[in-house]
Amino acid sequence: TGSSRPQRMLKAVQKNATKGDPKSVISAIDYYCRHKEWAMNVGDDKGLILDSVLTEVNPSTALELGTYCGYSSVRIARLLSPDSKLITIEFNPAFAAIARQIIAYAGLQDKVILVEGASGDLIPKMKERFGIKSFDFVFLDHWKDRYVPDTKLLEDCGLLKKGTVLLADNVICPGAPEYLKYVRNNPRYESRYYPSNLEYTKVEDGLEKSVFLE
Ligand SMILES: O=C(NCCCCc1cc2ccncc2s1)c1cc(-c2ccc(F)cc2)cc(O)c1O
Ligand SMILES: [Mg+2]
Repeated sequence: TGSSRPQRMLKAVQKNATKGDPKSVISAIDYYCRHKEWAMNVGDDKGLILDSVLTEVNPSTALELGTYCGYSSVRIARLLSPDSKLITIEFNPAFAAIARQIIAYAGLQDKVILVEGASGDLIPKMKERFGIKSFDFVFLDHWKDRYVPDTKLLEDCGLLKKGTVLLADNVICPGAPEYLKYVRNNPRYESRYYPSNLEYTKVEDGLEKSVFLE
C-alpha cells in the first residue's frame, strides 16, 4: 500500500530540513503543507501567536493535547528553557510514530515526553506517572468536543494553578463553541481571542487564550 500523509510529511522533513535545527523542521513542514499537501498542523500564522504566548509564559511544564505529527510539539519545545518539559498526548499510534521521528529530527527528544492514549484516561495519571504538580501551559488541539471535558478534568485533578495559561486551537474552524462558552462565561478564567486563519488557508480561525485565576 501507499504512504500516508504523515509519512510523506516526515519524508519532506528528512529531505528539506537540517537535523537538529527545529526552525528548519518547522519551515519544511509549512512549505510542504502550503504547497504540496494540506495537513492539520497549527501552521505558521497561528504558530506565531503560539510562539508569542509561549515566550510570555515561559512554562516549566507544558501539556499538549493532540500531537498529530509533532509540528506544534517542535514549535513549543524549541522555546522551552533548559530544564522545562513538554508532555504531549496523541491518541493515534500511527501519528505518534511519525511525531516521535519528527521531534527527534529536530533534536528535541530530551524535552518532549510523547504519551500514546486518550486524554481522558491519561490526564488523571499525570501526577503519579510524571510527577507533575501542575501545568504552567496547556495547548488544546485534539478532538474539539474534548476541550470542555478535559479542561474540567484538569481542574478536578488539581493540574491547573493560579496563572496557568490554556491556549486552544481551532475555536472557529472546525470550531469549539461549547469551549468558548465555558471559558468566556466562567469567573475562574480570563479569556482573550486571537484572530487568525486556518492553517495554510484564508479561512477564518483563531486561538483562545484563557488564564486560570484560582
Ligand atoms: O481535528 C483536528 N484535530 C484533532 C485530531 C484528533 C487527534 C486526537 C488527539 C487526541 C489525544 C488524546 N485524546 C484524544 C485525541 S483525538 C483538527 C482539524 C482541523 C480541520 C480544519 C478544517 C477542515 F476542513 C478539516 C480539519 C484543523 C485543525 O487544526 C485540527 O486540530
Ligand atoms: Mg488544530
